[in-house]
Amino acid sequence: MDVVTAQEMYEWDRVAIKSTGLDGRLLMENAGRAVSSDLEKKLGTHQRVIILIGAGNNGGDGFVIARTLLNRGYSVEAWQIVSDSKVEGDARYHKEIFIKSGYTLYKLEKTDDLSESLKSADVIVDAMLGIGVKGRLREPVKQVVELANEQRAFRVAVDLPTGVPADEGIVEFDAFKADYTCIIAALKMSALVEHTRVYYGEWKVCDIGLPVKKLPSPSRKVWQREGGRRVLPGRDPNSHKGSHGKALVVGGAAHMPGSIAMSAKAALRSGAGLVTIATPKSAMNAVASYVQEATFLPLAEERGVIKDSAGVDVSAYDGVAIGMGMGRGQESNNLVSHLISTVKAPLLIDADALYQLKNLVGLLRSRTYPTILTPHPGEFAHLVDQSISAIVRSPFSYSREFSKAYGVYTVLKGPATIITAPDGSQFVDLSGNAGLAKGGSGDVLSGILLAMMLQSGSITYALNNGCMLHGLTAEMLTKDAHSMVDLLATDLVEGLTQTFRTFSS
Ligand SMILES: NC(=O)C1=CN([C@@H]2O[C@H](COP(=O)(O)OP(=O)(O)OC[C@H]3O[C@@H](n4cnc5c(N)ncnc54)[C@H](O)[C@@H]3O)[C@@H](O)[C@H]2O)[C@@H](O)CC1
Ligand SMILES: Nc1ncnc2c1ncn2[C@@H]1O[C@H](COP(=O)(O)OP(=O)(O)O)[C@@H](O)[C@H]1O
Ligand SMILES: [K+]
Repeated sequence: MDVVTAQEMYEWDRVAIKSTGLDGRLLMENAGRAVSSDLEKKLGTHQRVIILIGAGNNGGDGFVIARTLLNRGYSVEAWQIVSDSKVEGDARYHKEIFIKSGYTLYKLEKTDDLSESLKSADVIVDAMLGIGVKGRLREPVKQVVELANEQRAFRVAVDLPTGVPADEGIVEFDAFKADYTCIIAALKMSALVEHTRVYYGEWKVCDIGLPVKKLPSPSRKVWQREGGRRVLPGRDPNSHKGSHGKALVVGGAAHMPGSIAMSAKAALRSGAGLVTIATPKSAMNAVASYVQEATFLPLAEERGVIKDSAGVDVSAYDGVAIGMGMGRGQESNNLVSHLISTVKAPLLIDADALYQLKNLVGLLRSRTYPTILTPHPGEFAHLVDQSISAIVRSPFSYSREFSKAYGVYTVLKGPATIITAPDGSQFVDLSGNAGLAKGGSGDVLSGILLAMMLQSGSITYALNNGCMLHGLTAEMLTKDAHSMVDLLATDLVEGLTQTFRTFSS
């Protein structure tokens, strides 16, 4: 499933029409019909539906939806909220078909009349503005949106809720608050961005018959479960522990043994053949009691945290993860710099090592093996010297820019986790829920990602699937055994058993 900006969507439209001769009016008919069929699944036959129709092509979709639902016997009032002169082009064509089909078109003259009608509506369909919105809403749209938002009716948006920008980064807007959005042809970026996604409610993408082979790729997709399952690494019957990779996890401190222990165990549960834990000696006992299957590489320490460990030998491993529970002292900075320069295998940098990375970032370009960064927005903001809110508003562009500039994979975590490859291509993983919003979930994720990389030929697939397995485990556990309140990171580690049993079979 592609994720597009407004500009990319207009380009798709242009290419579709130019390359195949498809008529824009036919696409509008397809869009209106697809939305109508989807909407029918939610509509009772006696429910009163009000469709609010604007000036542009989104309004054109509204005319098709109104006609289609009326043809199918539903109780529908179609309201054109702008003056007649504003309805032009394809929208006007469909307006004429609507009227010639014998249906009544209500026009917004007095707001009170619309207000009365809205009060008795069960469903309000917003076909006022789509991807063409520019700036804050102007009248009369603004007032109609306010009125619609006050009603108790179920609110459905066509393509995107009126007023919400299709792209990331825009924070000043007023918008229709949808319970459900039927998105046309391709997922718009704002449906995945924190400050805009709430306006969409639940959503679904409706196919309108665009010629998929001809459309330029935005190199930005949602990672789908079925596709993920197909590229999940299997277990060869003749394999031995060495075939599944030797992992090294580096981190931990006497006062923070949990993080590294959970990463290591998550890596083992996710199929790593051998896991070695490099941690200060004083943390070893606590870590070993949780992960009996791991071996240890004791690190020199001072007062429970890593001391000078720049000589540590990392040549024997197929993948390394560093940072979990490591602490932020200068000595660990030396260790991060040492690993960036010497690990000749995929290197995953998380948590405290990300903090250390800020003054080492220039070293990343010299790596010839894959480097993977797994920041949450706070860690990423620190790394790129931006505010957290700037990152959260524009996660796609910040992570694309960073990955391309430094030649790294960036896994920017959140409810929609964005995985960016060094060439800038992006996948979004939508699995998981707020049960994961608790300390330790990220440590488990690092372990899973490390193990997946050892077993997969493609770093991108490994990261996408690792994020998905992590999120699916939270979903599965909060369905059957836990609540989102009580779920712990250690539950995730154990829950991986069930995820692998059901998902990878
Ligand atoms: N392949 C496609 O992309 C298709 C797109 N279709 C629809 O077409 C829509 C895009 O159509 P348009 O480009 O006409 O854009 P819109 O329908 O979003 O509307 C643009 C109109 O809104 C007005 N407007 C913009 N900002 C405003 C503001 N802040 N306050 C008040 N009015 C404002 C403009 O003056 C213009 O008249 C999509 O969202 C989708 O619903 C469908 O018809 C089918 C095909
Ligand atoms: N509300 C949420 N919905 C879905 N996933 C979430 C949510 N909150 C957190 N997560 C996921 O949980 C993990 C948290 O990682 P992180 O913030 O690094 O935690 P920690 O460092 O405490 O272990 C990430 O994978 C993130 O995507
Ligand atoms: K809309």
